Amino acid sequence: MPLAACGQFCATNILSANLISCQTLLRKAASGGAKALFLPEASDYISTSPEETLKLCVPAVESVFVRGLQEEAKRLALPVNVGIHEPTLDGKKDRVRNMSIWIDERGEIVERYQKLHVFDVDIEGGPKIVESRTTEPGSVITPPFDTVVGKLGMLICFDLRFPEPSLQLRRLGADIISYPSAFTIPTGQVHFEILLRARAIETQSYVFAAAQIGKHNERRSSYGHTMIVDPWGKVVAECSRVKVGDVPKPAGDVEPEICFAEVDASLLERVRREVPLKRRFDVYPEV
Ligand SMILES: O=C(O)CNC(=O)[C@H](CS)NC(=O)CCC(=O)C(=O)O
Repeated sequence: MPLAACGQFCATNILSANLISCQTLLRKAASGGAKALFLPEASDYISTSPEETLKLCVPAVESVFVRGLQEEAKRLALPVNVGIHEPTLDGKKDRVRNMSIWIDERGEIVERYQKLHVFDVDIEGGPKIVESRTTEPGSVITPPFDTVVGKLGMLICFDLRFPEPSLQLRRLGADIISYPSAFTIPTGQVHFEILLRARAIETQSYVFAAAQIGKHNERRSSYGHTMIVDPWGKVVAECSRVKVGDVPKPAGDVEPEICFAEVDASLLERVRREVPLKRRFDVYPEV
């Protein structure tokens, strides 16, 4: 059974420092025997303002972060799924693409997914975040593809709240769905685990959610609670989280963390055989 790893850390607006945290996680994953590593959303940087989000965004080939990660993946022959920012394809510099990419064991970027749902919220006593100011929503689902740990479908963070794309990925053959994330603390504390387990149970698939944790800057903190959920809905691996009443640690005090789980093809087969989910598209619309 292949072993997979999910990493957790606290990104800031310093790409080279974020790279060092991720390189540490790659080495920990490889030395722990993982065949692939999953890293959080926006691992390249978390900015302090919308202007800075645009300013820090460069093509992957020019990104200190992405290139450094590709080199380390190649050196360790360890495939990596990671969330990054990329410029839009229209060449305008007014918005970015929030991406999840797959770097293979040769260090090549071979798959890409652009986040479909942008996070525009205004929560009482909590954050007001308008992702659409800086981020162009994607318009396609990337079909699941073969990896050393199983057939992988990619979504990102807030996409987790929408069951439709995960069901579509399952229908297209996914065995694993990954949600690189940077959930806010108030929403994460109440929603993150439930949503991840629901997606795993209803798709009867593994769910990998590598998440950011801690205080990125004065305006932004993340909940953490990186986890791997099996197709029965059980949390089989997890990292730390910001509990109710906790003060999030500043980035400099957050130790990168990692968790591991085996991907059991026989469990996928058994859950799907024992509990067949025959849909009633004669009664409700097919999604
Ligand atoms: O800002 C960046 O650079 C990267 N993007 C993110 O961190 C995004 C948009 S702000 N965060 C989420 O989607 C959190 C979702 C969430 O917390 C929820 O659904 O409750």
